[in-house]
Amino acid sequence: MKDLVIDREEDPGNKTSQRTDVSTSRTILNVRHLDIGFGDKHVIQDVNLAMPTGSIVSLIGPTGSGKTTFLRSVNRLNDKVSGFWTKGSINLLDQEVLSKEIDLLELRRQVGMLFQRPNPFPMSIKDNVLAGIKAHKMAPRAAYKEIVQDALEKVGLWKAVYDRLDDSPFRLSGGQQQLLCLARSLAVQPKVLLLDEPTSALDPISVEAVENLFSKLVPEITFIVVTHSLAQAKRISDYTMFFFDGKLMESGVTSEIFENPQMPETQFYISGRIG
Ligand SMILES: Nc1ncnc2c1ncn2[C@@H]1O[C@H](COP(=O)(O)OP(=O)(O)OP(=O)(O)O)[C@@H](O)[C@H]1O
Repeated sequence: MKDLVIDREEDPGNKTSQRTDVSTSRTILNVRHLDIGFGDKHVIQDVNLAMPTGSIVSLIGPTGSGKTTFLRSVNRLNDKVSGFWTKGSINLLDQEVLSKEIDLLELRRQVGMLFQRPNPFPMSIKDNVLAGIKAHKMAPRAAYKEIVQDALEKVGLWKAVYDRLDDSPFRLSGGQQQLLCLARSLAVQPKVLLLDEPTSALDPISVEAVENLFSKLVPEITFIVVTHSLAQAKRISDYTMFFFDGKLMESGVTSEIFENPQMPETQFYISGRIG
């Protein structure tokens, strides 16, 4: 099998293994020597990775290994957390995310985020979908109706809500609320969606609906998904990155990570012995 090493030259001790193939595909996210901490706590250590455009990438690893901290750094959601500091580089869509000059509003339009628990805004279903469009002044009022329908159709929610667009979203089921949040993210045409355990609060049917949607939206959107479900990582992702104790321990094509893990920590984790 072709060796897909991108980083071993930077890790002569070979304590980690990165096999994500970036030689044949365009990279959307390039992270170099990333360190993150909160005060004295060093949470992410020297992470180097590259993610190919138009793929689904799962971030897996034991609790506390730094997956969420890493994910939130990609659209600068940690900025306001007390004691937060960072070093290194996160290059996304050819811009330096960690630069002081970056336009955070625009960054967050390009890089949407979906959380574990659906978080509809306290406004109507319709206004939820339009929230980003209005904030970014992306379309004239005359286009709103079409945008709402389009986004809700994309996530398969239109038929369920077309006659109650002015109602509160909080009467929708949990799965429907998550789909609504996805529709809100999609309306502003993001290039990347960051997903932090997006289906862990959903029933199996909703999980399937959301996962199917990810597959449909790729390759226009690149998905970076933190998941505790190894079955989900296997099912949906092209690439898998294994975090352990703040380090990116191993990464590569999903089938290779699961079938032929190189690092003992990865072997332990995927066989259910750490976690
Ligand atoms: N605001 C904070 N202040 C101090 N430490 C923090 C803060 N946020 C996270 N941490 C610490 O950073 C480490 C990584 O946490 P993080 O939530 O990124 O891990 P995770 O892999 O996503 O875990 P889980 O799978 O449980 O969600 C943990 O030790 C956590 O306690």
